[in-house]
Amino acid sequence: MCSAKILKCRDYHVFPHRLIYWGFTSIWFGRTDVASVTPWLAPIVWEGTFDATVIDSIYKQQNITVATTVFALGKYIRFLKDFLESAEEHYFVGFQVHYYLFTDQPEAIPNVKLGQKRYLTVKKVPSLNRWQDISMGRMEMLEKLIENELAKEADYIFCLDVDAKFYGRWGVESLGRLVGVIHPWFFDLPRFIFTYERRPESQAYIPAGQGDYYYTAAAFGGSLKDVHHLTKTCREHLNTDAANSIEAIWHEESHLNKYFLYNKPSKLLSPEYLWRDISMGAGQVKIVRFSHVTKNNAEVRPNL
Ligand SMILES: CC(=O)N[C@H]1[C@@H](OP(=O)(O)OP(=O)(O)OC[C@H]2O[C@@H](n3ccc(=O)[nH]c3=O)[C@H](O)[C@@H]2O)O[C@H](CO)[C@H](O)[C@@H]1O
Ligand SMILES: [Mn+2]
Repeated sequence: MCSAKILKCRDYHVFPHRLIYWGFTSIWFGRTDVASVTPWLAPIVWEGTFDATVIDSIYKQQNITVATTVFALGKYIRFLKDFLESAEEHYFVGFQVHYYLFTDQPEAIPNVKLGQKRYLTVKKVPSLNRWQDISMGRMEMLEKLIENELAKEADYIFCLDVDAKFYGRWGVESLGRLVGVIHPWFFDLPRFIFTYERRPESQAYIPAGQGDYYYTAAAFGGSLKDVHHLTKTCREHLNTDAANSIEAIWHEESHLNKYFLYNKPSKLLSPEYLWRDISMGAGQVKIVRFSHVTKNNAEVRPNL
C-alpha cells in the first residue's frame, strides 16, 4: 500500500481546500458570492480574498505603527475593558499599535495588560450633554491629534467606536491610503435605501441616484495625511451645518459618506470588520472580526 496515497486521500477529506490551494494558488483567492473590487478598482476585503501569512510577511519587513483612537466618555467607559482585551487578542497582533484613548475619566480606565510593542496614551477631554455632539466632536479631536502629535509617531491610523469587540483577526490586510468600512446594515441593499443626508441645505447632502456604498463611521482609517484631510473636511462641514442650524441625519456618519463619495477610499473593508451583533449571522460573512455589542441606548447615553 502506498502511504503517500493514503496521506493524500486523508488530506483531501479533512482539508479539501488545501488540495485546491496546492494546485491553483491564484484561483483559490477570491470570492464568487460577493464583490471583492469596487468600480474604481479598490479591493474590498473579505475572508478568502487574501493570504494572512503572505500579507503579514510583507508588512513585517516594514517597521509600521498603527495609531488607534477610541473615545470613552460618560457611561461608555464600561465598554473599554472588552474593547482593549479583545483588541490585544485579535487586532494587529505582532505589530506596533499605539492606542489613543479619549475619556473624561482617566481614573476609571481598566487595567488591561498590553502586549509587546503596544502602547496606550490617555487624553483627558470633557464630556458633553448630547451623545450626538460626542460622536461628531471626534472629527475635530482626531484632526488635532494627527496635526499635533502623530506625524513622527505612526504610519497609519484607525478610528474605532468603543461599543464594539474583536472576535477574529483584524490585521495588515486592512491597511491602505484611505480605508472605509461598509456599514453592516446596508451591504446587501440597493442604493436608494441608503440613509444619506437628503436635504440640500446640509453639507452632507447626497442627491438621489448618487453614492457608491453606505459606510459606517464606527471604523475608518488610512494614512495620516489622508485621514487628516478627511477629519478636517468633515469638521469644517459639521461647523458650517451648525452655523446654519442643521444637523445631518446620521451626524458625522453622513459627512463621512459625503467625503467618501468625492474622495474614493483606496480600500474597502467588508462588514466582517464591523458587524451588527455577534449573534446575527449572514451568509456572506464567514468570519466576524469586530462587532458592535448590544447596548441599551437609553441607559448609556446622556440624552435620547
Ligand atoms: C454602526 C454605526 O454606524 N455606528 C454609528 C452610529 O451609531 P452608534 O449607536 O454606534 O453610536 P454610539 O452610541 O456608539 O456613539 C459613537 C461613539 O461615540 C462615543 N460616545 C458616544 C456617546 C457617549 O455618551 N460616550 C461616548 O464615548 C463612543 O466612542 C461611541 O462608540 O451613529 C453614530 C453617529 O450618528 C456614529 O456615526 C457611529 O459610529
Ligand atoms: Mn457605536
